[in-house]
Amino acid sequence: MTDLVDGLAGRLVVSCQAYPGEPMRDPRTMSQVAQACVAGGAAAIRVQGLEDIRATVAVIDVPVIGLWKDGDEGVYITPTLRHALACAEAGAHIVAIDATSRPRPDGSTFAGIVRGLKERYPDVLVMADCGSVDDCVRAESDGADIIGTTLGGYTQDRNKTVGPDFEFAQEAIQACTRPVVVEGRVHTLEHAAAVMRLGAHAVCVGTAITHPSTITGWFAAAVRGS
Ligand SMILES: CC(=O)N[C@H](C=O)[C@@H](O)[C@H](O)[C@H](O)COP(=O)(O)O
Repeated sequence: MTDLVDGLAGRLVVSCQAYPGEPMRDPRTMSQVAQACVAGGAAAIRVQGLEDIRATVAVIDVPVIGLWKDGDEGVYITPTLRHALACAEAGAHIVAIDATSRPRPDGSTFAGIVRGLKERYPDVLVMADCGSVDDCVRAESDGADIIGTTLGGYTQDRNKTVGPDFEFAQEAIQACTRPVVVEGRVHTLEHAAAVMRLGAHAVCVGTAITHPSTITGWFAAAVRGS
């Protein structure tokens, strides 16, 4: 399984997610987007929801990072062991889990979820979705295989930067011995290259590749001259 992490070194991960009520929120559609991203060179695909995980695992031959978003505030990315086990059961090779110390709906902890998941699925890896350097350091000692900067700017710990939080990325990379995947508001080719130069293991891009409404909005605003 270390091979799986090694295989992401210096590579692009693409997050394929459509949000509630959006036209592309359909597992088949997301799996097709994932296929297109793999054809373009994505080394792994990150997908949300059990149906999307199943549909995507069935059609691509690169690792799938699965998560289950439940709700939209507090801890909502794979918040409990039940959610994590379901992602693994659906076929995720890596399960992404909120690794903040915020309270979880069932009172559990990140460490407990990692332990429970690895007991049942020893080959499944854990990506720790972190919002601060403290989260990253704690997640490592709690057994995370990959550290993600996913939640930087989405918790109380850090302001939301325009574009990636380079400072967080740099500090996380310095503080961690596990591989750090920089994720969150990587919107341009320059952003992606810059985070790799900081020493990221890989970069994960979502919106700028797979969310056409947002990308269209960027262009529409540019065309309007705003
Ligand atoms: C904070 C949160 O819930 N992030 C989610 C995590 O799975 C997704 O909504 C993001 O799209 C993903 O992290 C990729 O980031 P970006 O779309 O900025 O490239």
